[in-house]
Amino acid sequence: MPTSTAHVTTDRPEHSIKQLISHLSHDATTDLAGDSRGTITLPEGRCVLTPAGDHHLSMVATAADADSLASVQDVVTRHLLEVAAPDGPSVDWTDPVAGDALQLVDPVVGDYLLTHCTPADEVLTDLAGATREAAGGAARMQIAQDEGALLGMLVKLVGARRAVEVGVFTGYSSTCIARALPADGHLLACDVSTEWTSIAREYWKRAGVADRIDLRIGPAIDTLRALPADETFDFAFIDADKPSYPDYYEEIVPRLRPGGLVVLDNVFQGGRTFDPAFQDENQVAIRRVNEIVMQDDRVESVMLAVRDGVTLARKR
Ligand SMILES: C[S@@+](CC[C@H](N)C(=O)[O-])C[C@H]1O[C@@H](n2cnc3c(N)ncnc32)[C@H](O)[C@@H]1O
Repeated sequence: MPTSTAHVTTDRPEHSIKQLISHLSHDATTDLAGDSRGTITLPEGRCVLTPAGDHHLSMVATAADADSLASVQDVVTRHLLEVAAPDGPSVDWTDPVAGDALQLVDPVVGDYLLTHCTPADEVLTDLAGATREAAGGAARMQIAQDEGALLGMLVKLVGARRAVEVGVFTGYSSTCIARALPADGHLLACDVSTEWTSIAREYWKRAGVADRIDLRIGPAIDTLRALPADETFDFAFIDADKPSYPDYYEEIVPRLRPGGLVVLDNVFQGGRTFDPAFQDENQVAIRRVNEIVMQDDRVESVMLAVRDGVTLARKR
C-alpha cells in the first residue's frame, strides 16, 4: 500500500515547498530542484512536492508498507502545517494505492490513442492474431499497435539505416522497425527462442523485410559482446529480459552514432517501478537502468507514458 497523493491549496506553492524543504532539512534528506520540485527522503519513505499552477501544490508519498506511508504522510503534513499561514491548508491524502494497481493510462485515453494512430495493416493485424493463438497469455509480451507506430516513426525521424533489437518474440516490433528502414537498411534481431522467432520469420517474409533482418539466436548479451568493435547502430530497441537491461544499455550506447536513439520498453513495470514494496529482480534492474539513463551524460533522455512506459535516450 505504498503510494498516496495530496493536492494542497496554497497561495504561493513554490514558496511553501521551499519553506518546507528548509524546515525539514535537519530531520530528513531534502532536495530542491531548479523547477521548485522538492524531495523529502525519510527512513520510512519519500515525498515529492511539485507546484501545480499558481495556487496548488501536489504531493506524492511512497513507502514500502502502509505503516511507513502513514508515517511519511504524518511528518510531511505536520511540518507543512507548521510552516503554513495560521489559516493553513487542509491536507487530504488519497487512500494508499499499490504500484501494480495504478492506472498508468486511463482506458478511455488508451482506446482513443489506439484508434487515432495509423491503423495496423493486414500483416500486423494477422501477426497479432497469430501470436494470440500461438502464445495465449504470453501474447501480452507483444508491443501494441500504437507503440509499433511510434517505433516506426522514430526510426524514420532518426534516419536510421542500422538498427538492433533485443527481444524479438513473434516479430511485431521488429517488423515495424525493419519496414521503417530504407531498402538497404539492416536490423540485427536478438532472441533466445527459435519457437517464437519462427513466427517472426514468417511475418518478416510477408512484410517484405526478411532480407534486412539478421536474426541471432542466443543470449543477447553474448551476441552484442561478440560484435566487431566497429559495428555501430543508429537505432536500438530493448525489450527482453529485464534484469539484463543495464547490461544491454551499456553495450549499446557506445555503439550508437551521435544522434542515434536507444528505446527501452516496460520502464514502468505495470506501476511496480514507482512502488518500493516491489523488489524483485525485474523491478530492481529497471529502477537501476532508469537511474543510469537519467544520469548518463552521453545521452539526453525522456520517459514517455506510452503503454508500460518507454524511455528514449538520444546519443549526444
Ligand atoms: C517482451 S518479448 C519481446 C516482444 C517483442 N518486442 C514484440 O514486439 O513482440 C521478450 C523477448 O525476449 C526474449 N528474451 C528473453 N531473454 C533473452 C535473452 N537473454 N536474450 C535474448 N532474448 C531474450 C524472449 O524470448 C522474448 O521473445
